[in-house]
Amino acid sequence: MNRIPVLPVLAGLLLAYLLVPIVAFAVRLAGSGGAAAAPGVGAALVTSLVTATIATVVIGVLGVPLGYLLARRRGRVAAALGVLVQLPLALPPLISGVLLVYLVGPYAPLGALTGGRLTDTRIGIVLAQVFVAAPFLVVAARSAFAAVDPALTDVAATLGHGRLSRFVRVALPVAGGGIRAGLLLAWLRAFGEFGATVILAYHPYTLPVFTYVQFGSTGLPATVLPVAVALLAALTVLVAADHLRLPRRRRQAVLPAPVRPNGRPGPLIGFDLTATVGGFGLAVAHPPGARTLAILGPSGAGKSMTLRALAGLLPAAGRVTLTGDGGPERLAGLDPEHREIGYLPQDPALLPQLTVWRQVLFGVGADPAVAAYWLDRLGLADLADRRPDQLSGGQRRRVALARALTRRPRLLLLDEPFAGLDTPVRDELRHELRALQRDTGMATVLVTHDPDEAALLADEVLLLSAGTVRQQGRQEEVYAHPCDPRAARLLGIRNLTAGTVGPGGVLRCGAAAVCDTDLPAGTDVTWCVRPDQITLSTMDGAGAAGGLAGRVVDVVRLAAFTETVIELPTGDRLTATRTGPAPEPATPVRLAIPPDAVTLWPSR
Ligand SMILES: Nc1ncnc2c1ncn2[C@@H]1O[C@H](COP(=O)(O)OP(=O)(O)OP(=O)(O)O)[C@@H](O)[C@H]1O
Repeated sequence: MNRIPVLPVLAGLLLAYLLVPIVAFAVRLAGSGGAAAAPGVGAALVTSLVTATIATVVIGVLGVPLGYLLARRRGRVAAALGVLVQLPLALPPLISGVLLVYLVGPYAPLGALTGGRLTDTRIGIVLAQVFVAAPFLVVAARSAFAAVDPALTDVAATLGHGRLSRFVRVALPVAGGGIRAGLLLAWLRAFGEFGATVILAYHPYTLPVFTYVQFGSTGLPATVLPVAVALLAALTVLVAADHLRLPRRRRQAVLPAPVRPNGRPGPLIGFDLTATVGGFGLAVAHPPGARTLAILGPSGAGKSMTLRALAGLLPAAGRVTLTGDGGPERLAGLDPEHREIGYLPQDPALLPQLTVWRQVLFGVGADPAVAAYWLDRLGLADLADRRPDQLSGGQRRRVALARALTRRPRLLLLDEPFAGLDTPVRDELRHELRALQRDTGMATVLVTHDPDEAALLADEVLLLSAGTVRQQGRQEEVYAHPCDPRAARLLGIRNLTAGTVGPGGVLRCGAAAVCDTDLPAGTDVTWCVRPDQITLSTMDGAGAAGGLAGRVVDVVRLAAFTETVIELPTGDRLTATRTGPAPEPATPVRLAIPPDAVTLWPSR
């Protein structure tokens, strides 16, 4: 059985309904050998073209900011205004005209004040058109602005752009397509407006009013010419709007000679912040101690929120203190554009319409010679003329890094900068960043899920859990002495095993003693031992006596070493790493664990 192509049929039906009357009219017009003369049609056309264009300019100038604010504001008032602004769409235009008469009619205060010039004039026509057509632009602009990634404006703020500049240079270009569509709709609606106009400004005739008058006085034949003129004008505008695009400048970037920015060692980072977002409370404090800090924590712990609060992108109480050569400086209350803090969100947030070269120059006061230096240093000089959609993920992140560095921030905030990249690119970028930290003394706060990344890129570590600090301090201290099993898990420490202290304070695993403790018998504990501290021996080999008995359940041969997973008689599993050959799966083995390599935490 032949399937009916449902979608084309449905689409075709509507298309036919929309086009058939127009085509039928054109055929009839051609068959009748032309239209009867209609004196005054030219003046009516001019009136419609001029007033619709003025109305569209007014709607654009006022409606684009309104759409922007409605898209960005949250809360009931904004939601209510968003609904109310669409009301003129729902009203019959005649009623809109009556409402306008109450406002600007000759006997209304505004009308009287202007000597009745707001009705039965071109101004009156424009007023009617604006009222009826504005919602088309506002609704389109609001949806276009709502679709702009907030990370773009956030990053622009940290690059020194104030509110107006963020609107003009970020939101407007990104939402440009939707706004253009809204303006076109508004123009067409204004050009075709009849109901409100006929009430508010019957004279001078617009094309719709002229057509109505012709129809009323002489009947259908006298409407042929105005209808033909209206169709032609609307079609011309539609075609022109479809083809008219502002020419894109395609000049190749000419990079100046790179100049290495003068290194200035970054400040020590300290903060004490509290914030609440949507019921989630953040209370995080860190004393100034180092230039590089890594924030680790489970998903939803508040890591990104902490970075945003540091950048000034989130209303937060408390203080941020950067302690440089000139002593401590408090940033609380400063807008993000004045903090000189670079911010790389999880998404690189590149502006889609700008080439790589324009991206790195986007920061306020960006020095082209310094921008050229970072492009060169980060291996991007050959990509200067590409747009973001022509770059790989790793290249996009490099561009975001070069853009932030070109402004010479005092502190760079990086939110999982290498997530989602493949291992070689991630390793390359991590080492690039480490080299930058070393070469420039740059201060960084890095959010990561990866304990190895934190160890590589930070002198201090802060473990965050449910919006509060679980543990913090020098990286080697925290890694060596996690405060509890959850902290240990966050640090990627393996072999966490539950146990109970036996008589004499001895921690046992099954029958075998693991270590002595000074805890009372019966205390439940979690203990762990680093995989590289476990020595394995086969049951029949040397050193087979003593230790814990177990059975190999898996052997993972990695490039540098082998991981052997051993199951103990208790059902617990431990992983041991070694560089030499490893026993095969199912082999019975013994594990020697040095007592002083055991860390344990009594259960609370
Ligand atoms: N705009 C918001 N409205 C309501 N809740 C929010 C908002 N932004 C974040 N949250 C909540 O705040 C908490 C902290 O979010 P945050 O993005 O800081 O987590 P995170 O630690 O960075 O997590 P991940 O590692 O998954 O990125 C989460 O529970 C999140 O759901």
